[in-house]
Amino acid sequence: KDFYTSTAGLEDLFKTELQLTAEMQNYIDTLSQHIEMLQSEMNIIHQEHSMASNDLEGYLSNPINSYRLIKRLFTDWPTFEDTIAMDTTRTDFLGNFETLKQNLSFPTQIDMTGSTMALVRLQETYRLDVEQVASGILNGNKYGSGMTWQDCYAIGEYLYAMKDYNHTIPWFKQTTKILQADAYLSEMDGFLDFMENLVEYYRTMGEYESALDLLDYILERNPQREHIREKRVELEHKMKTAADEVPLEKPVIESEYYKTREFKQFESICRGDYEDDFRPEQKALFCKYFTNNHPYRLLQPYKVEQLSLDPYIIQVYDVLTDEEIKTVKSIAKPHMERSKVFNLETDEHEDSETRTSHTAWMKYYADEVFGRMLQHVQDISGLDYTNAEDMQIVNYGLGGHYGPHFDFFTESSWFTPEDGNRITTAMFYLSDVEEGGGTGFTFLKLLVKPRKGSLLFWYNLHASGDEDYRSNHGACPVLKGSKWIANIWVRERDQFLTKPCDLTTNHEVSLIYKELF
Ligand SMILES: O=C(O)CCC(=O)C(=O)O
Ligand SMILES: [Fe+2]
Repeated sequence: KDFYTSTAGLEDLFKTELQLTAEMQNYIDTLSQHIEMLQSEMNIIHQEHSMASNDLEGYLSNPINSYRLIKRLFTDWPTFEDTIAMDTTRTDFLGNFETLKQNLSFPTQIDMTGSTMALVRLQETYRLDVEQVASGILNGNKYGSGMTWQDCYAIGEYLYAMKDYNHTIPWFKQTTKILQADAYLSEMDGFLDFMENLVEYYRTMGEYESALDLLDYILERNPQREHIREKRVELEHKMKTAADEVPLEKPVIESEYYKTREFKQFESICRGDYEDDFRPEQKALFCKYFTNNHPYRLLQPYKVEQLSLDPYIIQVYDVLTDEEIKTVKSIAKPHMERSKVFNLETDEHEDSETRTSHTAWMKYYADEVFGRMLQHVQDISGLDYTNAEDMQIVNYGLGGHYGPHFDFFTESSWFTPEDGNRITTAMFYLSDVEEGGGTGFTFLKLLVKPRKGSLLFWYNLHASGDEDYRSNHGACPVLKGSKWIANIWVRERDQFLTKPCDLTTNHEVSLIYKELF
């Protein structure tokens, strides 16, 4: 099990740390008592010594004093030493920790790697400034405490190992910055050696200017380091010749992940780059109260906002109450597992960094609230949801996201002709998200904001039943907050009465998007 991909998982880890700190506090308290006791013993001896130091001979001429000196050395000191040697507190507490740990959750290397990638993803998608992130600031708001130099260095090292040099450099720079600003740390023995080590990294990455700056800094701090002077000359030479020969080219390798045009377009939508753009078709869009001719909706019509007419996308507000959402989450929580993505090459469902979240599939009879949700979707869409797929509940954790994709199956072998493909997606937002975490439609330049209790509904297929490639969409990384959604998919074939397919093929409009990538 991994923890970083869901907020529920992270809560487990938080509990772990709570228990560990409680036990550690016990240990510290016991140690403090122990130390206090030793200190008071020592204080008594110190007092004795200061009395003696005025007139040692006189002091020792007092038989009581000499007796006590002997007694101290003969019996007290061995006792002091014994307490150190036995230090039962230590072994006891190590044992306690062992027992505690057996029942607690601990993150693994997967969590470490995944959470680093999540941070980098946030940094990339939202163009965050490393210095701000490191000081605990997200989009101009300060959340909690900042990162230590070790945190920044660990991220840098990890990215370096991935050869993602573009992202490595700012984290290393931040590491240096924190260290240099810390009077205590920058006076430590290994400090300049550590800086030298960073110089080597910079050189390898072709980040010569930073390497040079750092060498100067080291020399300023310690002019005695002859080899640094040599290194500096060597580096300057290298920079010159490199500049003379070919334009200085950094061996920067962009990681696979960020490469595709689709992804770049998606990220730009997540950042809100198009939010102020006016889409011409917006003129035709409405907000309306909608009953779909259901008698019991006359009193409480749905609040529908049209987001796009072709393809058809609407957001319906206040469909679920907070109480209902609470029920859904609590029932789904124990069933949540890492979300999978189908890998064409291995023919298997696998964990993937393009989809970091936890998922549970729920039956509609699991609770009446699930049935009600299905009924809402049916009433709003007018489609037949009798054979809908099980409901999928999703929770996104740290930087959680789902890269751009289609909800319809792109291979006809993945669904039976009796079922048909996924004609629509009905997605309930089960939470607000403080920052980020929108649903982005890659080609429509549309970013939908999660609103707790609302339903986002759209068509994945043309009226002809052909795939509508304009429906490409994804979940933007959650920058702050926790995101929960519930998906209901229904297939094409059940709709032959409610929505018979259009015999005219009209999928040409969307085919261009298929060829784009
Ligand atoms: O979470 C979102 O906003 C989108 C999720 C999604 O596209 C999916 O689960 O298929
Ligand atoms: Fe989707």
